[in-house]
Amino acid sequence: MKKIILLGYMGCGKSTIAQKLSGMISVPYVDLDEYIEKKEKMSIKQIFENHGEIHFRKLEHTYFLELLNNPDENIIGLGGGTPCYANNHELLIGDGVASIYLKASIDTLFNRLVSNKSKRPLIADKSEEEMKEFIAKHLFDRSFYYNHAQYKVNVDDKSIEETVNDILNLLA
Ligand SMILES: Nc1ncnc2c1ncn2[C@@H]1O[C@H](COP(=O)(O)OP(=O)(O)O)[C@@H](O)[C@H]1O
Ligand SMILES: O=C(O)C1=C[C@@H](OP(=O)(O)O)[C@@H](O)[C@H](O)C1
Ligand SMILES: [Mg+2]
Repeated sequence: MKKIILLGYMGCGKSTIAQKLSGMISVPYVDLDEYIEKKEKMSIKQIFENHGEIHFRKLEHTYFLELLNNPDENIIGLGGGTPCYANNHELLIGDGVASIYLKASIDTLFNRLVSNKSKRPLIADKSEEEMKEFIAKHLFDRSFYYNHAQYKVNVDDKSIEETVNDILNLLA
């Protein structure tokens, strides 16, 4: 498999799992957010603040295509919104691509994001109460796109190792 793509809502574990899976199967990983930050020499937060979300979505699409068109074998951890803009969901299916939706409940996402929101512009300024409501609505809107993935792995109550094992089993 040339490209293993991990997708799902903010906090589902895309970046963490991509890195761990990479170590397990000795396939390099690229985190799309980190790739954008390196290419643009700016943090995601700065891109949102200085240029706005629409500009970020354009960059996200351009760099996602760039990674897909690179012939190397790798694991790509997307940003939470990547499949939901610019018809990126259509790129989740194709020759040499395995796309995996890391599916998490609202409670799991909330618990992981509550202490981890400062680098995520969409939730950085929200109170705990606002966040729960936001995640619930936003996840509902985005699920349509996430469900275009070829595979789905439930991550609730699983350790990083358990999720990686589930991925290895479905790719075997
Ligand atoms: N079982 C787990 N699997 C993945 N991430 C976990 C798990 N338990 C806690 N986390 C934490 O959840 C947070 C969000 O993970 P991250 O990989 O940044 O998600 P994403 O890239 O999908 O937004 C991280 O701080 C990570 O350490
Ligand atoms: O869900 C989103 O729209 C976003 C998710 C973030 O990535 P993570 O899902 O890795 O937090 C990052 O791309 C940006 O803050 C926007
Ligand atoms: Mg991430």
